[in-house]
Order: sequence, then C-alpha cells, then structure tokens
Amino acid sequence: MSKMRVYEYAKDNSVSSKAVIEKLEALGFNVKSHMSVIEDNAIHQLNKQFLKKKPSAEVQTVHPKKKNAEGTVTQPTKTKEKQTSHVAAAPEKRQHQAGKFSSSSQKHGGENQGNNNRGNRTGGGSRFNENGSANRRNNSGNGGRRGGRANGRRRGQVSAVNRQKMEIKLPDKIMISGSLTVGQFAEKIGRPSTDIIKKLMALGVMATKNQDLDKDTIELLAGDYGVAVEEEVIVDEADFEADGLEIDEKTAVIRPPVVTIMGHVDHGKTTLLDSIRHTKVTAGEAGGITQHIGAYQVVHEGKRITFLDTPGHAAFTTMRARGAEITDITVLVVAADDGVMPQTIEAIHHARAAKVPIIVAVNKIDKPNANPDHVMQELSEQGLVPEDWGGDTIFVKISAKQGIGIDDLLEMILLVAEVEEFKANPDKLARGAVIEAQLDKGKGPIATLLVQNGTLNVGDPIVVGSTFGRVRAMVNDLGRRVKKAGPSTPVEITGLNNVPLAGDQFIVFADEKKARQIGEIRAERALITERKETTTKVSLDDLFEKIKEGEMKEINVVIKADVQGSVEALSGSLRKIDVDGVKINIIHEGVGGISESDIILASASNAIIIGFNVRPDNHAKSIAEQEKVDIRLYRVIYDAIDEMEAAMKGMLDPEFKEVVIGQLDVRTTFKVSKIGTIAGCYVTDGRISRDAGIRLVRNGVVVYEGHVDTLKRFKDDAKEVKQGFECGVTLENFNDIKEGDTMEAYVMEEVKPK
Ligand SMILES: Nc1nc2c(ncn2[C@@H]2O[C@H](COP(=O)(O)OP(=O)(O)OP(=O)(O)O)[C@@H](O)[C@H]2O)c(=O)[nH]1
Repeated sequence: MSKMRVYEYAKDNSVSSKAVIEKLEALGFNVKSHMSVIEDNAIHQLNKQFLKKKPSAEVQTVHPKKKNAEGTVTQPTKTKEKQTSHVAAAPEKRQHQAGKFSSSSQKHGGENQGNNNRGNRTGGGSRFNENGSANRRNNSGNGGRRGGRANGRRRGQVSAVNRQKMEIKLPDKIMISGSLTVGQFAEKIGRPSTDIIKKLMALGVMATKNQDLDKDTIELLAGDYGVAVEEEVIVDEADFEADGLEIDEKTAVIRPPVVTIMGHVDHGKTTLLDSIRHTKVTAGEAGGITQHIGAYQVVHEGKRITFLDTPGHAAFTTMRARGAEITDITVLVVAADDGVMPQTIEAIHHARAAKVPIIVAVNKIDKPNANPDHVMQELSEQGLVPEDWGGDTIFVKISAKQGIGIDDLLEMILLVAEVEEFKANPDKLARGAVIEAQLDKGKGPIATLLVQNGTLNVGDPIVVGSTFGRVRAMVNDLGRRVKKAGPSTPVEITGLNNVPLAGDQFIVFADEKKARQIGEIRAERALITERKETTTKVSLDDLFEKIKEGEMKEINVVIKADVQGSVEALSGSLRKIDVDGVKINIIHEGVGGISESDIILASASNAIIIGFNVRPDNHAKSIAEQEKVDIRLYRVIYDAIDEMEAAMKGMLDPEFKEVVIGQLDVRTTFKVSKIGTIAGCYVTDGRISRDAGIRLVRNGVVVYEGHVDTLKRFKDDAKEVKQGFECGVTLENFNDIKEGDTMEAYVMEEVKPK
C-alpha cells in the first residue's frame, strides 16, 4: 500500500489542497488538513475525479512510491523537492547501484539506462540539472573523467560523498518521542544534515542543524526517504493520572452511580441528602450509625447509589479543578416556591462544563405557594426541558422535608445509571479520588477515598496525590470496619504518610517499595511545581501560541457583566468572532461581580474570565492568582471583542499592562461647594498615587473609571498615600461617591518583551 499527503497530490495535479480536501470529503474520506495522508484507494478515486476534468493531468499524477519503483526520471518540470525524493525514496535501488556504479549504465536498461547515457554524454552538465536522479548518476559515474581538473576533483569528491551516503542503508523505521533536531533526525536515518536542510529548503523552510522538527515535519521528511516513523511511548509511572481510568470492557461490570446534589442556597440540598440517608441507610442497615465521611451509599430496589455528601457546585468544581472527575449524575434541587435563582444557573453551567447528566428535583412541593410548573418553565429557558414537554430532562417533584417523591428520585437516578452504563473492573488494583482528608490527632492522616475502579483492600500499598503509605484500616459510611471496598464505594482510610488534598487521585501498587518510590517522586514534583509557579492555564497573552501549537481548538470563556443586556451583547459578539479553526465556547455567563465560584469554574475548565463593568472581590482575586486564571476586565464591549479577536489571531499588543497598586475603602464623604464630593478613604492595601487611575466599585460593579483629581493627607496635597493611612480623594468629573464604595488604584506599566 502506498501513501501520500493531500498537498502533495494537489501539487502534482496543479489543484488546490482545498479542492482535494473537498473532493475527498465528498467521496466519504476522512481528511483533516492538507497534511493528512491519503492511501491508494483515495488516490485512485481522486485520479478518476480530477482526470475527468483535465486529461493532461495523467502525466502529472505521480505517486511518490510508484514513481520510485519505476525509476521515473524523465520529468524535467518537476520541482527540485520532488526530484530529490525520487532518489532518496528508493533506498534499495540506490544501494544496489552504489556498489556497481561504473557499470550502472549496463545494468539498468530501459528508461534508466537511456537517461544515464544521456547524462554521460553531457558530462553532468546543466541540461539535466533539474533532475536530481539523472544528475547524481552522472556525477558519480563520470565525475573525474570529463570535467576540467578542479572540476573533476570536485566531482570526484562529490562522488565519494555520494557513494558513502549511499552505502548507509536507510532504516525501515525510526522511533521518536516528541521532537527531534535536524541533526538528530539526520543521524537517525543515516544521512548528512545538509541533505535534510536542503529538503527543508525545498519545502520553503530555512532550518539549521540544531533546529527542532515537529512530528508532522519528521513524518513528512521520513516519508520522503521511505522511512516509517513510530512514536515511542514513554510511560511515566509517577504520572498515573495521565492514562485516565482505563476500563477494561472484557471484565467490566456495572457499578453504582455517583451522585452530587447541587442547587441555590436554601433550596433544600442538605435536607434532601439527610432525607435520603435517613430513609435509606438506617432502614436498610438496622442499627447502623451513619458517620459523616463525605459520601454515603444507599440501596434502592436492590441497587446501590453513592451520594457525595458535600452539596453545592463549588465543591464539585474544586474537585474537578484538581483533576478528579467523580460525579456521574447531578441532582439539581430547585425550590418550587422560589424558582430558578442565580446559583441554580451556575450549577447548570458547572454540571454542563463537566458533561454530567442533570436530573431536576423540584423541591418543597408541600408548601402552599409551591409552583412546580413555573420552575419547569424557567428551567426550559435554560435548556432543561421536561420529558412531558418534549424535552429530555427528567423532573421529579419532591418534598425533602416530608420525604415525598424520594423513591421516585432514586428510581430516576437508577434509570439514568442504567442508560449510561457506568462500569468498572473490580478485579483490578484500585484507583480513585480523595473526597475529604484531614489530620486526626490520634490516627494521623485520614482520607475518605472514593474507589472509582478496582477493589481497595486493607494492606494495599497506595499513592494518594503526593502522599503514600499502606492502607492500615478502612471504615465505611456506616462506621464499620471493612476489609475490601469495590467500585463507587466511599471509605475512610488511615495509613498515609501525609494529608492529601480533596480531589487528589490515588492508585494502588502491587508492592510497597514501588508505592514509596512513586510517592516520593510525586512529592518532589509537587514541591517543584509549587515553587515554579508556572502558568499552566490559558491566558489571553498566550492564546495564539496555544492555537498555533494546535493545543486549542475551543476557547472556554466565562462572562460576567453588570447587567443582563451587557452579558447578552458580549456573549453574542464573542460567539460571532470568526477566526479560522477556533471556536469560543461560553461555559458560564451571569450578572454580578466575579466570584470565587467563577474562578474555580474557569480554573477547572481552563477558561478565561471576561468581566464587563464588574470586578472580582479581593477573595476571588487572590484565588485567581493562586489558580492562575486570567481575568480580563473591560469598560467597553468593543474592546473586549477586539482584544479577544486579536489574541486569537495572534496580534495582541502586549505593550502596556494594567497593574493594580492599591485598594481603598470609602469611609465617609463630604460635599464641598466648588470642589464637589471628597471621599474620606482608608488605604486597605498597597498605595494610591496622584497620577493613578481609579475605579470606583459599588457592590462588585464598576460605577466610575477615571483619574484622581486631588489627593490629600489632612490639608496637604500628597503624592502618594500608603496602606494603613487615611486620605481625602476627589475624582475627575465625578461626584457620586458613597460611603461603603471601594476604590481600586492602578497604573499602566510597560510590559517588557520576553
Ligand atoms: N417546606 C419545606 N421546607 C423545606 C424542604 N426542604 C428543605 N426545606 C427547608 O428549607 C430550608 C433550607 O434547607 P437546606 O436543606 O438547609 O437548604 P440547602 O440548599 O442545603 O441550603 P445551603 O446549605 O445554605 O446551601 C430549611 O429550613 C429546610 O427545612 C421541603 O421539601 N419543604
């Protein structure tokens, strides 16, 4: 079977790669780009298509390998790149020729021989210069004899080099892991770097010996030599999260679903969790005392369901931010007397970002003012349409307080679980995640683990996050000691050397030495990462780099704005940005200041936060710094769109960057005629300077942005006032300052190019 790339085919047939891609797609072949490899069948079908239109294309449609096999050397119109490939990609023939060069003209009849002879006659002259194959044979065969002395010597040298080159057999395949430099690649295939550099030049790439080649280029070059490329998979045992929770279908069995309950404050999440626990756990396990270990299991109609005991989307997303995908199903609690509230919408977005199915529990239906239909209506507007109304979201009406509808809810959870078929392999060594962990004075570090795959046993050597140990004792959600815990089971364990973090993942090893070794490596790496403080999240500044490197096809964005109209205007315009191959995906949008929950969602989903006329509060700001989440704040919608588009196209101008230098609380105000409103402020953080820009913030919303007009300490003008001091501030053309407002002082600093 032979292969070639789309662009090669396009070039050979003087058509655009786009036309070839379109044709291939129409023919039902799966091609991604001009670099995609196409095989015999596709080439054959393409030939039929393109030759129909252009009969002369027949001579131009050259298959690289076929071409070599036939020794096609009579296409002077071909580009240099192609010709080089003729020679290079016929290793066997060249090997054969190398040893018997002087007699090559006799050995090779037909077309080859003819060409060779012609070459001989012209003495390696210019006539066949365009043709690499002809030329090389020429040089080697005749070099010293026909040319002048110097010329002859030169040719002789070339011929010697060539011969040497040809004596090294090309490998059938090379192994790579990541990139290679030009020099390394040359060494691997046994050819001089200059050959590779020449080939790259023919492709329009000026490269040096030490330049890195990416995987695509390596494949392209190797393909030109007829050498296959195989990627070496280097298994890093310490990075066990990298291989995910591989489920082996052959031995997989159905496991209980893991459920998280989310919803707005006071809509009844805790009451529901308690209600399920009491009706089910205590009834099912006579005498069992439920113990709070962060999760519990109930049995309904003989089937088990695991509930995570920390309700709310913030906890859910915090876990996700740490890499743990624990939840299988979300139960969204909405109080029938209150309806859809901001956190209901947040919860929907968090569940969606994690791609977890949602079951709606319309709660408090016992209340006289309950209006479940209204809830359904409001949720339909959020895309959660009840089955009765033609949608596919399951709604269950319940009263968590009175225990109404709990069985129905559990039944629906089991139904979704049955459809989704959550599976695991109990026969494997256990893997899973930490739900909670703390240090107990008597027992040492204790952690609640959720077994996601395999079975955890007492005595198992285990690595949990950056900690390790041996499972000393295991206690289940009923406070009973157990020896084993299968998939979807929560257990509290002791025996670790340190306290892991919620959301950390764990893995069991067959021997303790290995667990210790891996645990120590991970602890060391965690320390290095902490110290390095490298930015791993996306930021607008490096967006283009990531797009270019193919790391990003979808940019996740969280939008927060002062009013609903702005939210919609922003999301509408952002969705319209059209940059080739990249899509903006708005995972959450809402009215109000930027909160901790927004940051955590952005962190877990690798999103950028765009704030319009709003600010993050101090807590959110520090979490954003910790989590390395890029927050972009704007006062003009157009600027937001413009900057986003520029970043996507790689044109972001990084010359100036806003640096917040201080925070002030407005403690009182004085109205003075002719001057206006003077704000009596206290600098709570950093400093304020005369020339600073000021943002006046009221309830998380920016009400003014401009400059300091006057800055005074008592009666004197001040150049700067530092943290812990009071000052009087007036703002340029603005008097609507109120007690309780906050001011953010900032300066624009030039960003030094990296
Ligand atoms: N009438 C009635 N009251 C309920 C029901 N469910 C919960 N409540 C009451 O609603 C209030 C809030 O319930 P919680 O369970 O604490 O709500 P939550 O969603 O966990 O609240 P946060 O933990 O603050 O987010 C409590 O006073 C409950 O007793 C219900 O089905 N009917």
